[in-house]
Amino acid sequence: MPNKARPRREWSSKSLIKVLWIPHSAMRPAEGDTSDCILVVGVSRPKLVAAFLSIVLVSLFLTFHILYDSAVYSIDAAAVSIIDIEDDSKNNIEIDSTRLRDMSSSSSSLSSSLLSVNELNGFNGKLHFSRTNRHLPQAIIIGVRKCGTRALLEMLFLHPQIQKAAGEVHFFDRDENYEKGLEWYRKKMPYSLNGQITIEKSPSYFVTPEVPERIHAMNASVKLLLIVREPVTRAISDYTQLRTRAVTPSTASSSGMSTTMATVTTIEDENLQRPSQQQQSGRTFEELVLHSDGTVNESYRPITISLYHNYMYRWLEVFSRDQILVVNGDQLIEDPVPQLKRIETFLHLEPRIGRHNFYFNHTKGFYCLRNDTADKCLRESKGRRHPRVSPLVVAKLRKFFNEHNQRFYELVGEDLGWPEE
Ligand SMILES: Nc1ncnc2c1ncn2[C@@H]1O[C@H](COP(=O)(O)OS(=O)(=O)O)[C@@H](OP(=O)(O)O)[C@H]1O
Repeated sequence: MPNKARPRREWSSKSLIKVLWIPHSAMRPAEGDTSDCILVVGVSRPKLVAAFLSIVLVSLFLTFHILYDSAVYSIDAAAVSIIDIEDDSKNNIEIDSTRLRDMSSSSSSLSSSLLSVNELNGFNGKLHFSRTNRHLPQAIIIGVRKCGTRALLEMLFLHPQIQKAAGEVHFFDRDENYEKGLEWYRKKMPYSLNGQITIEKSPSYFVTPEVPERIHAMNASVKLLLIVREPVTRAISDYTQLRTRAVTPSTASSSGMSTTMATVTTIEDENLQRPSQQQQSGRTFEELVLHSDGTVNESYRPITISLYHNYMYRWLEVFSRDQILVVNGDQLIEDPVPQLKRIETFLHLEPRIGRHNFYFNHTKGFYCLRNDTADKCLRESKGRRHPRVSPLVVAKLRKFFNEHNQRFYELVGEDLGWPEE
């Protein structure tokens, strides 16, 4: 190294690395034999200043970003807390921490967007979310009314990758809601994490003519769940609800869940329907379903809705068959797990729901739900005692429905095995 390099100042002469200020003019490459040279890395003072400033700027940017992110998440969390409180007043819960904890420990595909367990535990019932948002539903329970739509939704909600909308949204079947646009609909959805599936249920979608096209316009690849029940039992269930409604003033409580974990009651708008004049007059099921000449009264709503094929063909004109899963509502009552396993496969969910999630409640006569923290049963308005219906009328109705059921089986390509008389 040429000794023209005169040091102006030495900062750390005792350390391994020496910092010397050398005039730029003294710097020149070594020539010839370089065996006794030392390596000198020269950085000009302006470059040093530029490097220093860059480091300061990057640090400032990162600090700002972290602060901004935590501020946004806190606002999100506050919003969700407010929503939870509002929904609680309607007795609904959108997200619970157990569900988030479950998810964070289970699904690798979700882990990137999840908050840590510690973050969750750090709150006394208040949730802080990382990367949650409201999404349009990727799956919809489209009906049928009184076939177990609520039970199905609550059971699916046991799955950590499912989020459910509170109540019934009635976006596609009510013009006044549909006119409010998709953004209104999206805001009715719960907060969900990336990788979770949002589901809503509105049983009247199935019977409303405009709905298939409207849902298709929102998402042509949406998955649809149609839960059906033996048509005569469904008609009796419908009648029972309308009759209960007729004798109970409009303040009557609704359906949902009775639970030790949290109240998950939702007002099923269907329950708030004004019963028809016919119904209010307190006539029996037999009187309502049969004309005086003994023929079946097809225009009596509980009968009309049980004619599934009359609605199903419209859905199949718009959606491909493999987008619609027909769930057997009678089997969901008898033994929910096999039906739920079919749905997990249909929705490409990890198999998570099992027998451990249910226990049979002998008082209620139905399965109730169980998760890590609590047990919960559907409310009294689900699983009502049906009136005794004359076996002759039941047999007559079954015979009447037989032909219609065959048409439904043909449309869906499945035989649901409903009794023929
Ligand atoms: N586990 C469990 N607990 C209680 N009830 C259960 C359950 N699984 C299915 N069901 C059946 O759900 C029927 C109500 O159906 P929906 O929820 O679709 O009714 S509604 O259209 O939303 O009003 C309801 O009909 P009814 O028995 O006539 O009350 C139940 O039979």
